[in-house]
Amino acid sequence: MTQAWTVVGQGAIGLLAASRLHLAGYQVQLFRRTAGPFRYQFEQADALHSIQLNAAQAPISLLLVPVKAYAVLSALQQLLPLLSPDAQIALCHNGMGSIEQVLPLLQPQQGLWFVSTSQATFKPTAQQIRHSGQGPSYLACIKATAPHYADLVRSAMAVAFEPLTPVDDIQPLLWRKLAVNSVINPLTALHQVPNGELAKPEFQPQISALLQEFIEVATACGQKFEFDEISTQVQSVIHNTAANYSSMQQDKAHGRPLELDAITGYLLKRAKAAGLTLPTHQALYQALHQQSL
Ligand SMILES: NC(=O)C1=CN([C@@H]2O[C@H](COP(=O)(O)OP(=O)(O)OC[C@H]3O[C@@H](n4cnc5c(N)ncnc54)[C@H](OP(=O)(O)O)[C@@H]3O)[C@@H](O)[C@H]2O)C=CC1
Ligand SMILES: CC(C)(CO)C(=O)C(=O)O
Repeated sequence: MTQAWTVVGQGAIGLLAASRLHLAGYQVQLFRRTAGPFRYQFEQADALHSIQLNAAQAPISLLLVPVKAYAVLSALQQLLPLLSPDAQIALCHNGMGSIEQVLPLLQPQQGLWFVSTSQATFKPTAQQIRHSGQGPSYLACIKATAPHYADLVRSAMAVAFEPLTPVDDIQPLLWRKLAVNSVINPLTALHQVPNGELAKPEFQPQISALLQEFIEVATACGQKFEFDEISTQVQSVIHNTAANYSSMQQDKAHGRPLELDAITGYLLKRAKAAGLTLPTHQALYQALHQQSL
């Protein structure tokens, strides 16, 4: 445990991971937009911890990038000159498309990993982070390098995102999460409602159409889903998170950029490449774009 983990930003998921690593004895540093150490309170399972993490110093050999999908590429471009030639980089975000953007930027000995998480975490204030709901996380190696690094990354990510399951292929899990996010996030953002509102009868035809179109494009991309099974999963997330506001609803309410291009936009892009049209996703994408003009 001599090498430090560098975590990008001071966001909810990044500080959850950084705090858990720090409390487990790992060296952790933050790559933030502002210089100097960062002090904050971390609340988990009714325990409150005061934590201070130092600013990142190069060379960086273990990097976690838990930023919004639209911020991954620019963060990586800033960090590339600071990375060691055999650095291990773990991406963690909702939506898809970043792996294809990042892979060509890496040196031969640099490794790439992806963490898909359903942990729920939020920041009541800028200096407070609260773990608010347990959910599964999955880790996959996208570009492998030296085996000793694989052990380092797997054991650290198991601490940071516990409970975490290592998987060989992250794609089916990312597509499955995309199905959920491409229904709940844009609809709740457009209508500015909590997730549970989508259980109302008036949303059901649109949800069914979104899922049918999702299955068409997923199938064209080699990912098989049954309508009844994926529909049951989406309805159970709506039910289980009924009182929550989705991340896209909250981003819209606060005037922040949306992860729309990595969710609905990604589906539209893959559909276009496969010669398909997705009229229901397209209409939702346009409606959200128009609202933010
Ligand atoms: N929060 C949650 O409970 C969950 C979130 N997710 C997903 O995880 C990802 C991260 O979410 P979350 O933690 O909520 O996001 P946040 O936006 O809260 O955190 C991202 C942080 O990274 C910072 N950042 C981005 N780019 C840079 C950069 N180039 N240099 C320095 N700092 C940078 C941001 O700073 P700034 O604000 O200044 O841009 C912000 O502090 C998203 O894809 C989200 O959908 C998944 C499951 C649950
Ligand atoms: C599962 C869901 C929709 C929960 O709100 C989510 O992942 C999000 O808000 O981004």
